[in-house]
Amino acid sequence: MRKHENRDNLEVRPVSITKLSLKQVDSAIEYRLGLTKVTILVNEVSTAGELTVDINQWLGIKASVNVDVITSSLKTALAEPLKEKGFALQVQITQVDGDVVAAVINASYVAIQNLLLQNDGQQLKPFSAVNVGFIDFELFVDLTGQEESDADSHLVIVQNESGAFLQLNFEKSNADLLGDKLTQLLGGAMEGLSELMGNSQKQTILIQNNHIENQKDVILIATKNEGKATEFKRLFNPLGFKITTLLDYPELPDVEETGKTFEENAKLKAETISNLTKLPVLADDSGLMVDALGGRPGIFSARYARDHDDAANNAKLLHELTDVPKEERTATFHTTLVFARPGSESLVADGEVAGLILGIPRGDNGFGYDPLFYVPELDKSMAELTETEKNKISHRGRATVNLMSEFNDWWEK
Ligand SMILES: O=c1nc[nH]c2c1ncn2[C@H]1C[C@H](O)[C@@H](COP(=O)(O)OP(=O)(O)OP(=O)(O)O)O1
Ligand SMILES: [Mg+2]
Repeated sequence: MRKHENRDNLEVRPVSITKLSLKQVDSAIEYRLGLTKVTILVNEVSTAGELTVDINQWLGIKASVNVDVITSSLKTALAEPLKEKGFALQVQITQVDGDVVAAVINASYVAIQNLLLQNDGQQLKPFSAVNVGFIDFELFVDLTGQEESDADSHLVIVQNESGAFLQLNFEKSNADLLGDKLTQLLGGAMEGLSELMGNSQKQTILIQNNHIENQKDVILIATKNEGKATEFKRLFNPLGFKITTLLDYPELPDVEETGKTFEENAKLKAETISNLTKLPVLADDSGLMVDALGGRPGIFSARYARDHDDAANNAKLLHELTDVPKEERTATFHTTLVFARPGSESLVADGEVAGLILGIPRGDNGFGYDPLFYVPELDKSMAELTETEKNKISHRGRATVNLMSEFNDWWEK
């Protein structure tokens, strides 16, 4: 499979939008926004109208779009009476190549979602379009208009996040697209589409949104773990920082923890989210290292028995240590923190706490392995400590102190 050669570059090509009007239509892309039916219709007009706009149009899969005009039209569209009936966003372009059609569709999604975020924060199910085809029996994803004219067959595919196809525009020239060829084409398209939905569009939405302003005293913590979030709030609020987490940004993608160390994983989380949001971002990668298990589960602590299933993970731990005597049940909780911000080298800090793995769980506080982690100096399990007590001695609390000791120098750099 070939991809468009310039797909990694932002290619700017002016596209005239001659007119943006709103009216009821029956076809093109349809989806529901609550009770509202939305249709995006892209069609060709022969003459340029009074409203001409340049779109920073993406031909490559990674690029941005300028959707101001679509957005201002939508503002009218979302006004009450129309909202009841549903509305169509009609974008008329002077040149209907597949790449332009795909770009307009993608831009429309961004525009609509932006507007909703600025209004009531409603989330729209993402959808994306991509232009795919065969040139001399070779599959091309993200065909340009030029490539398209050399193509034996091509089509614009629109898919939503759950995989439903919203549009497959077969034309006469595509009559030969059957069987294997069609399967291959859909496979190629889906790769491009998931990149668009997972990254490019979300990134565009975030960057264009006002709520991602660079606020110096807000720290975004790249975690979806509520237990960690509560601890970080208590740790950072007294220092004058407001804490937000990924739970406040449901539109951000999940970052896969593919690293081999706590540091690699924490960097992945912090730097990916910082690049996307342009905000300072702190990430925590942590885990439990049990000596009798050769340091396991370690970086795999969250997916030891079953992914993010604390009860199953604790049960597996107890099971694996069934015959291990008390004095050999030593363990360490570890946290690596990484603070990332655009344009600087990330700041890294570690923290650890030593303890013993209990034979039966104790206490209801905290999260994860806390009920099984006994802290000898306090003669309590982690889950028997209050939040403040835990933060004083925990791996996370210690890592935070280590981080803050270097934070000011790093921040002023
Ligand atoms: O203070 C703690 N008390 C008890 N258990 C803990 C603690 N700190 C980490 N742990 C456990 C929970 C999870 O099984 C794993 C962390 O995995 P880790 O990938 O860093 O966090 P996560 O996936 O829950 O959230 P996220 O990656 O979104 O920050 O170690
Ligand atoms: Mg994780």
